Amino acid sequence: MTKQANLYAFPTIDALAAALRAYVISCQDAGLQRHGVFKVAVSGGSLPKTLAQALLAPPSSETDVIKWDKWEIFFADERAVPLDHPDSNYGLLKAELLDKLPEGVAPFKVHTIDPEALEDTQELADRYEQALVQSFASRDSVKLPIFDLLLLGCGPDGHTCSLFPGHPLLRESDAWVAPIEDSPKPPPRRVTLTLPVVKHAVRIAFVATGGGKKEIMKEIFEQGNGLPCALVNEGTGERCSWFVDNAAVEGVSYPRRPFSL
Ligand SMILES: O=C(O)[C@H](O)[C@@H](O)[C@H](O)[C@H](O)COP(=O)(O)O
Repeated sequence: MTKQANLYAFPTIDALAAALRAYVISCQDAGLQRHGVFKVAVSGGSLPKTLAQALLAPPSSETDVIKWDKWEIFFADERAVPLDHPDSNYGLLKAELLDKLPEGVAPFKVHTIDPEALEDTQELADRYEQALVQSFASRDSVKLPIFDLLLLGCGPDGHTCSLFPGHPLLRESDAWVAPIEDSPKPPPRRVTLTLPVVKHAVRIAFVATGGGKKEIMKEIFEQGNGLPCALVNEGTGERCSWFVDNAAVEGVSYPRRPFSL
């Protein structure tokens, strides 16, 4: 039987953040061993805040080290707005995390969307895909980019990235990055990594907290129902880990695992 996604549930966000930090560092160290860099993509929503809590914490040991100069940060999805707009996922990550890094510390590269192409979401997606091509080698030589880690959120309807339930974009099998003009969650115009790219990552971590998530968590883990989050679970098995608080999985019958690396 294929191994299933790991569900790690914590009593508090503090406990979740500590485990998330250890997990991200282990993905970083594996990425550095593999190819000398750490390529990670992050979502918007509540994720940047929890991630910042995890990553800005003081190190607890000599191996608990974030090597920012080796990080290449991408966006799992981004809204078609200027980088300084309140809806920008880059802007959110910057405000929550990047601006709070100690002086002199910075990721090697943060890949934002190209603000010159905001008027045309297809062009915006194509340019972001080109940025991936440049980082992950030529589109002809690699079928799909392999991120070391994707850090994703889960919407109350079961969406992840900007991949929404029942949307035709879920069937995209060629593009690495796709535009969406009719996102049910505002703002409507966005770009997103496609499902094949999400499923191809070395590791995928979802972060979902709060009682508002428990109904959708039940559906994702008990029925699946073709929800985007469930498609990621089913397509990635044990490469996929969920970091949740107890409130988000109250009443969900799916085995929790004690967190370990
Ligand atoms: O830009 C976005 O809209 C996000 O990337 C989106 O996919 C988000 O991660 C989920 O909607 C969960 O958001 P919450 O964590 O705020 O529930």
